[in-house]
Amino acid sequence: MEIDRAIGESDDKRLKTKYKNAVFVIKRALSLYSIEEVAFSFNGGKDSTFPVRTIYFESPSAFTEINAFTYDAAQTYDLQLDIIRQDFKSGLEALLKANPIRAIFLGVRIGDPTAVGQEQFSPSSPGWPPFMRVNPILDWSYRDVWAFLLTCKVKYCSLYDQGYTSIGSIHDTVPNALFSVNDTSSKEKFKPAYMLSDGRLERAGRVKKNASIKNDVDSDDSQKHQVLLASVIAVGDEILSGTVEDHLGLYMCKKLTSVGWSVQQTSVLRNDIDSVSDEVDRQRSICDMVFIYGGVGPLHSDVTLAGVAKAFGVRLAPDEEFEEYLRHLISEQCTGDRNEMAQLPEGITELLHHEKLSVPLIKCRNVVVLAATNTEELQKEWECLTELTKLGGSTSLVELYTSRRLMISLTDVEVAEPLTKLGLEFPDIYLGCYRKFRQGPIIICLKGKDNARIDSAVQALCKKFKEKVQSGGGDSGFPTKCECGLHVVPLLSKTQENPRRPFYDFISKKEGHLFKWVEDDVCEEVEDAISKLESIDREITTTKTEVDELKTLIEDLKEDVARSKIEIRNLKALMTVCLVCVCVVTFARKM
Ligand SMILES: Cc1cc2nc3c(=O)[nH]c(=O)nc-3n(C[C@H](O)[C@H](O)[C@H](O)COP(=O)(O)O)c2cc1C
Ligand SMILES: Nc1ncnc2c1ncn2[C@@H]1O[C@H](COP(=O)(O)OP(=O)(O)OP(=O)(O)O)[C@@H](O)[C@H]1O
Repeated sequence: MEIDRAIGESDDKRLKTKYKNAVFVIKRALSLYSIEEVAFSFNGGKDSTFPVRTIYFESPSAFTEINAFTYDAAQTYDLQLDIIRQDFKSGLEALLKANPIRAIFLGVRIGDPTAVGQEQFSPSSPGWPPFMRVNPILDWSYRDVWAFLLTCKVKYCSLYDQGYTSIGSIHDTVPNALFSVNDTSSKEKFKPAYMLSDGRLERAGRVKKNASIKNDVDSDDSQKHQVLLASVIAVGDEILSGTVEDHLGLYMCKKLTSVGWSVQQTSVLRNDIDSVSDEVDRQRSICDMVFIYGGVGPLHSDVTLAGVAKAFGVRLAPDEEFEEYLRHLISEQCTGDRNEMAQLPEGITELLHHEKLSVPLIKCRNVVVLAATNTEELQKEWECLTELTKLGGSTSLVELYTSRRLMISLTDVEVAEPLTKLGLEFPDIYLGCYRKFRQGPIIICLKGKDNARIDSAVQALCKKFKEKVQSGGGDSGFPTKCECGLHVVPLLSKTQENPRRPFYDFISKKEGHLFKWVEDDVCEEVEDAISKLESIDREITTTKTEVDELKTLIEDLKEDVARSKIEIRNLKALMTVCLVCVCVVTFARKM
């Protein structure tokens, strides 16, 4: 009743709603099960500091403070505490055999790793003894829990005042380093857990795995993959109706190819959950990575995340960490109580943080959801993604492609058979052919991961077609020749719309042949240079990290040497003392 009063007197509207919902779930459970049929699973953690009758699984690796708090709480609230010293499953089996328990209350919250797939009432999992898991605070956030504990003045374990924000076992939990307070005394001090305003940092004191694309592909660094497959999916009715042109797909294909990945498919889908889920489900099983963009946001048509969740068979659940980012970004518009944009596929989402991004990238297993709406934004996301993962750069998991382009001035019929034979001789080399215009030469692109093999294939091709082969055919940067083989020169435009604007063309200005504004070439050259610089930059960063690691190693070794020197000195002193003793004893005996 004290709790009821405290909540009633509080003006925290959000807490009132959360509390009302939790009470509703508890009342509903108590109307379905008698008091003898329910138990409360209490681990001394902040989420289960909610006094009812209790079971506690005491583990040898539990903090003594947690044990002490649990026993104290049981005494204070006069609870019948069943201490179980078995693992959860066997303990529950024994408990249910000996008691008529049919429902167990838990302090599980959405976002806890164990909340995946759970609702407020969830039957125990297959293979577990049968009972109903009742989760009254499933929709509470980290802050809601602390608002409740502080408003209602409920006692909590002392560890939460010593910098622990989430408590596992003694082996995997340390105080949250972000809570360390500078102090002149030698003992490190920490702020209390309730001061953590970012729920996303709750588990910073727990040992956790690092996020990376690498985990989804292979964890063996030493082995570079020959080919990794990617699929690129765009979601947007506007692309399909031709209202909007999709530049992002092209950008992704270029970038993925540039880091050695092979793009298997690009697709454009309607803003429809089932279309997205079907395609993501298909592509994620065929490809190493799937990249999806469009349809991300709070609008009715933004169904991409729901589609991804459906493809993995999970629900969308509020993600506290993501909500925190959105709160910073759109705090005014965000009600705080409900934020549809903060709903992410539960249990499979990893947030990839980068200081250059205002919100982290969303990665659901091998599906990366990109929020970019134009190439500029996409470029930023791509750069961050490659920095954060082993997708590209010097840490790339794949060998990069090398390609060569040749032009052959022959008809398709003349080229067809020899090219087919060449393909059979070089099955490891990709042979692509296209024409820029019907009368022009065929451009042949040879792409592979082994330079020497490409050289051999080019030689074989030159031997087959002799003087009909010319190198070039690239359409990026400053052109020297048109694809018809003739030279082009820079000229100045004399038209009214483009006075004195430089361009490349034939002197004879033939129709249908190469025409390019010089500024476009400059742009392409600069873009090429930027991507080269970026890759150099990435390599420098990696090298710097390696140098730093080596410096630390040297420092450690120096400390070891200093320690060893002291030990040797001590040993020498000890030996001297021993020697003196031996001399004294010998001398004494002789006397
Ligand atoms: C009362 C109770 C009931 C549980 N029921 C289930 C269950 O039905 N299915 C399941 O996979 N795990 C169940 N668990 C195990 C939890 O999901 C989880 O593994 C456990 O709380 C340890 O969490 P931690 O790894 O965060 O410490 C149950 C645990 C408790 C205490
Ligand atoms: N050893 C245990 N004995 C009894 N119940 C447990 C135990 N471990 C977990 N539970 C139940 O599972 C819920 C979720 O556990 P979790 O590990 O997330 O702890 P918590 O209460 O959220 O505390 P914190 O996150 O601060 O460690 C608990 O609230 C409790 O109901």
